Amino acid sequence: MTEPLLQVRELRVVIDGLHILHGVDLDVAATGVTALLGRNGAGKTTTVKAVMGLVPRTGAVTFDGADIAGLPTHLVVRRGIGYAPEDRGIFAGLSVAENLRLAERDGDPAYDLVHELFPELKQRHRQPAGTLSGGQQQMVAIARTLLNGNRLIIADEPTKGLAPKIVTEVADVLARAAETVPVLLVEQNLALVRRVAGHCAVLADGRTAHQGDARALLADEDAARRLLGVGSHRPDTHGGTPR
Ligand SMILES: Nc1ncnc2c1ncn2[C@@H]1O[C@H](COP(=O)(O)OP(=O)(O)OP(=O)(O)O)[C@@H](O)[C@H]1O
Repeated sequence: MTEPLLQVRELRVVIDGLHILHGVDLDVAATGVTALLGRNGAGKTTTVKAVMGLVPRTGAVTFDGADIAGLPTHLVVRRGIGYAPEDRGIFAGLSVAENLRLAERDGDPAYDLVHELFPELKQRHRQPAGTLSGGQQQMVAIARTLLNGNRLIIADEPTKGLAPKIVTEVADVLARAAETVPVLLVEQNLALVRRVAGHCAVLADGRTAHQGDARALLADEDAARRLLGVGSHRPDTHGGTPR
């Protein structure tokens, strides 16, 4: 990997006396999709929340060469990191256009980019977001992070709870977004990871267990089983305990 855009070293998180992260290292590539993998409870969501300053953390976090480890969330956001959380955070009763408008952060939102990547959102701008498919809702969640000139998008399990056909739609959404802005993707759907990710990091018990090329890892049956708890040959295999 050339110089990573986001570099995390020895990240530790303690919440209510519980040690949740014990030393996470993570390099996020400056282009394309980097996947953050690991079984249920490995610490993936906590890692991205720690990067965003949403939980107390120690360790080093460098974004585009600048130290952001001590910054409060609003300043991390202002540096240009957009976060699409696990539940998508869509306002179901508001239209697509209203959901996007609420995400505008400055005077020059990038609607041209959003509509170029996701023309469907323009066509459906009046539709209540709650009536969209899971894949279209994910499109709205990602579009919101693209509106504000972000330099990195973090998407936390965008395919969670979605049907296999919709997972394919989401893969397409992520691939399209990553052509413009690098993406850190927390994901358990290994078929999706194989399709879109370049670099990957695997967490186990709050630590980094592996970093490297995502496809090489998934092609290595023994390593995939050891690190992710699954064989990787089945196209729709999920890493981690089945939900
Ligand atoms: N606020 C909290 N208080 C107590 N324990 C927590 C808290 N947040 C996370 N944990 C615990 O820390 C561990 C890591 O959780 P985290 O959500 O980061 O894992 P994950 O890899 O994202 O898992 P999943 O794939 O299930 O979303 C889990 O055992 C979880 O129960």
